[in-house]
Amino acid sequence: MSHKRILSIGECMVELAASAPGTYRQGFAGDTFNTAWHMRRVLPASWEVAYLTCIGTDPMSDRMLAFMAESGIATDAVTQLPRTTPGLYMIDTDASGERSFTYWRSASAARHLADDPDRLARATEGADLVYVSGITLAILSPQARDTLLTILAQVKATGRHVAFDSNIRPGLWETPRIMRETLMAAAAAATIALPTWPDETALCDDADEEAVIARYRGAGVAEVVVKSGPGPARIVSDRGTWQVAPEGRVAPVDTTGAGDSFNAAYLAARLTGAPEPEAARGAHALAGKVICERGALCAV
Ligand SMILES: O=C(O)C(=O)C[C@H](O)[C@H](O)CO
Repeated sequence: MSHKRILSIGECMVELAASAPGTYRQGFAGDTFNTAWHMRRVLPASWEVAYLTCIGTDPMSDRMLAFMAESGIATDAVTQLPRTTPGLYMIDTDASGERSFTYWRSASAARHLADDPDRLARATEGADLVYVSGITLAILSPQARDTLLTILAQVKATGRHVAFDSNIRPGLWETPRIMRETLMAAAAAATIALPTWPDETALCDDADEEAVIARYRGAGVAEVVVKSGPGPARIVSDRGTWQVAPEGRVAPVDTTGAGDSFNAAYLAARLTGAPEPEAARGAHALAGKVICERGALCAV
């Protein structure tokens, strides 16, 4: 199997996941990082999985960088910026395992990840697939958003993949209109979109999953996968239409990272030649394991 490079772009934060009342386990996580981390674990070793972000030069940033490298993720596109620190988020879960987040990320180093167009262009040059999320775009300045969107469009125009999860976080955006316009501009630059129902209703008044698919396909996305928690994933590509339900039901302890790990397994399977429904079955299986553990990553 030939060597390929995957480049995921976004923010990795310090994660605090509640393990008992008042006790938190510290890890490192962030949606695009979670996908890269899980992809690294499921892809052949000959494939490179790289992460592009900015972190600080503080001890926590050093530990984050070491964690990435120990996990087998290529860190050549991680820049350490003096006088900045990483973002932090805390996970709380309810009795059904549904998670909620509190963030301290408004001045995180990652907000500068797309400030330098040359750096972005160099890092994406050799990538067979570039992965970004709505969170990646939400944390950037308007100018940096344009830089990133231009580069994603170039990746698509040169016949390579851009995978995009809108991962909607209304609180990170200036206005609902800016959120909608930016996310649909990212969709137009994508070859594979992995949105989540019903989260998409915060973006557009889509009546159902079919409407979400139609909107992304209308924006020019060839392969659209709509995740729906424990419900069936709906997939439409130029090869067909499928609905794939998870096999069996699990009782989640923490739903953090379900969508990110689904994306990782789905993309890894598709890139290594699996057809869409098989990729979705593997994706459900990995997400099902992740939600049985606390935190976004699950070393299974
Ligand atoms: O919400 C975010 O910005 C995060 O990246 C935190 C979590 O790791 C992520 O949302 C899980 O999908």
